[in-house]
Amino acid sequence: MERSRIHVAIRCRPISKKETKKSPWRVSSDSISVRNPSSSLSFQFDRMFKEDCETIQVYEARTKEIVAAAVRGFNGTVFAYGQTNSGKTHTMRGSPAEPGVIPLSVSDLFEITQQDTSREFLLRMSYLEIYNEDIIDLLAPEHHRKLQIHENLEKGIFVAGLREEIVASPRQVLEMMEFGESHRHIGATNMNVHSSRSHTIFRMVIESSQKTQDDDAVRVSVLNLVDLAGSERASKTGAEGVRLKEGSHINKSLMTLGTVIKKLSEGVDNQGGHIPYRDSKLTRILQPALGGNANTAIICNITLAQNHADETKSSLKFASRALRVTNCAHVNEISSDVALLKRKKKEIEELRSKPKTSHSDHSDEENLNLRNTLLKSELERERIAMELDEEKKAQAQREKVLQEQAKKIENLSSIVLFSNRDEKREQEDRFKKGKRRDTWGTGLLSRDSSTSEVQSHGLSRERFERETGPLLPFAELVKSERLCSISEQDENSIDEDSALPDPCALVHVTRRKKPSSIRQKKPVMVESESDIILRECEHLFLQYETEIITNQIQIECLKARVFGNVPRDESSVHLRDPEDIRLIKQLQEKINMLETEKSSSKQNLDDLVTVATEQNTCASQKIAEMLSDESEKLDLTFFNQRQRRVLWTPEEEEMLKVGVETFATDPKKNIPWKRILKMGENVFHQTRNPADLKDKWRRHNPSH
Ligand SMILES: Nc1ncnc2c1ncn2[C@@H]1O[C@H](COP(=O)(O)OP(=O)(O)OP(=O)(O)O)[C@@H](O)[C@H]1O
Repeated sequence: MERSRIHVAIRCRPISKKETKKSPWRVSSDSISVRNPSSSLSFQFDRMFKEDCETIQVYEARTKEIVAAAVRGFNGTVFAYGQTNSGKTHTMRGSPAEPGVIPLSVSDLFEITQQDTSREFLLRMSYLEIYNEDIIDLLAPEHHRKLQIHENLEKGIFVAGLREEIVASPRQVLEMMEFGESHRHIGATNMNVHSSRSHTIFRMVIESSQKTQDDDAVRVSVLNLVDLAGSERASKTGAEGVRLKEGSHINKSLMTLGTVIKKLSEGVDNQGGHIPYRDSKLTRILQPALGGNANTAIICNITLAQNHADETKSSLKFASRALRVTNCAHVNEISSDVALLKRKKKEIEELRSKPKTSHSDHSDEENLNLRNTLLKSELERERIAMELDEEKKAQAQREKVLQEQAKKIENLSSIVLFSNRDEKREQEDRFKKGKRRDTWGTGLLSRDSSTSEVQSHGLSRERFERETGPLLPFAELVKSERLCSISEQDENSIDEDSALPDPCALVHVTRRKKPSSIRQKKPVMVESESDIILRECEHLFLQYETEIITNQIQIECLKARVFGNVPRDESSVHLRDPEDIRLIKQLQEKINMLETEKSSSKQNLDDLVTVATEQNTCASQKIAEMLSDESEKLDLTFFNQRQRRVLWTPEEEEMLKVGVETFATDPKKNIPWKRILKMGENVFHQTRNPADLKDKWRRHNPSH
């Protein structure tokens, strides 16, 4: 294990003679300070590269060593840091006239591996960019998908589904890199016409194993060459709209990088062991390079121009903190099957053992293509497995929500029943007290009455529709914005229902089923029926939902079975497992059928609710009409009786006795209640009080 400090070099980009004259900075071989004698601002680094230096010098200062160590099995990371237009891309990528750190590293990498005859090597490359905090595969732009970072014991931190290309020559790498470059996000700002709008990570994975010995340990190391986007000030770059958004993402992730470096420079122990690597994709991917298992070098690009003195100062502060960060690099040797080289060794050996023909070059190319195809199919399989895994997790989550909903429905059902019982009791109490009589009438009632009911009960149409409207799924019920805007009166009713499992959901459900103002006048029977229908429908929907979920789970299981552990792409699956595919299709059709049934049931329920509401409305009106008719009629009867006689006949007295008793107990006993009622009503109209009514009756029946 090698304990080493992050190597930090500063590279100054060329500026005009006029700017040089005005520059506030003085530069020596390894330090930079402010010219002003009164200022003590001075920084010391591993190396300082003046404006006239060449990239090869910067490369040889440290990166060359890191590349050589990567071949020996040590991870390595080199990144260019600095404000926009300071020369990062020029340093890392360079130009045909002056190749950058990346082409120089690639060239060295192949040269060193070819010189080492004792080991065999397998090199692969990948190229990604982090644009607005999304990871994009520059070698597979056609996928248009955002990649995710994962971590496991075997592979450590890795970007799942990132295309890796096995490469056999520097030319091949540079071609692939050019391809990736053409998809990179670059835009013009006031400071740089070709400004990088994303961080790019060029990665080489180097696997090697001993050629001769039986030692099957494989060394796997990673070399990251990173071209960061530059920190920028919107006032200077003139960034607006998309550029501004990009700029803010760039600055945010660079700030996280700065924080990580600062915390590491202060010591991990001082941070309670917590370093915020996860705060940005950049720091998460570069985590091993920052205080971990890697040799790391930072090339900090600056400009000595006076008008950028503040930005330069801030870059120098970052670089000087990085100087205090130490890493622990060690050779990465593994004996598990994770190493591609190990898994492919047999295949490579087979290909090698083939007799060399005159077309040896051609067979080498074929060999490489074969390996690449295998690698691609493995990566694709890995990606699909990961996606399935995520889908399974989401499925489990959905199931959990469904179970919670089922519980809620159950609770609600029991509460609705309970509330019905309460209501019946209330009605009976009211009846006992004789405040009013409840009668209910059935029959065909006009649908048009709904409008008048809505108006007569002072309900707005919107609220009426909400309360009597179609059944919403529970997730929507709970989240429904409309619930959040319930009136104060509604809030009170929520309080009343606070003992329920989910007050919001309950308020909605109870309201939808039973509009409060209608409920007061609604006969018990009608209301209970509609409640039962609603409950049954809710249960029916739940059953449908559960069946759909079960089917989906079955599909997932089948998919997992189909893709299995053997690497193969989907097209081969179609060919090999038509039975499974047919089953999946059948299940899919069943799901569609259930969905259709569900929506038609929903429609039926809506219709039922509408009809029930209309019936309630009409029943209320009928009751009101009957009451007024009857009272008029009774008044007349009373008048006639007063005219004809003053005292009750014994028969009438007996009936009155029975009638009053009935009045005080159960209005629905099977007795000639119309007659009793007439007499009872007459007394009632005289006294307007049931207690008085009883007194009066007692006066007529002193023996009782
Ligand atoms: N050392 C150098 N020698 C010659 N030209 C340079 C040097 N450094 C930078 N330049 C030139 O300056 C311009 C800006 O450089 P470059 O694009 O590399 O900056 P950058 O830091 O990558 O900017 P951004 O962060 O906006 O992408 C380019 O035209 C580049 O050729």
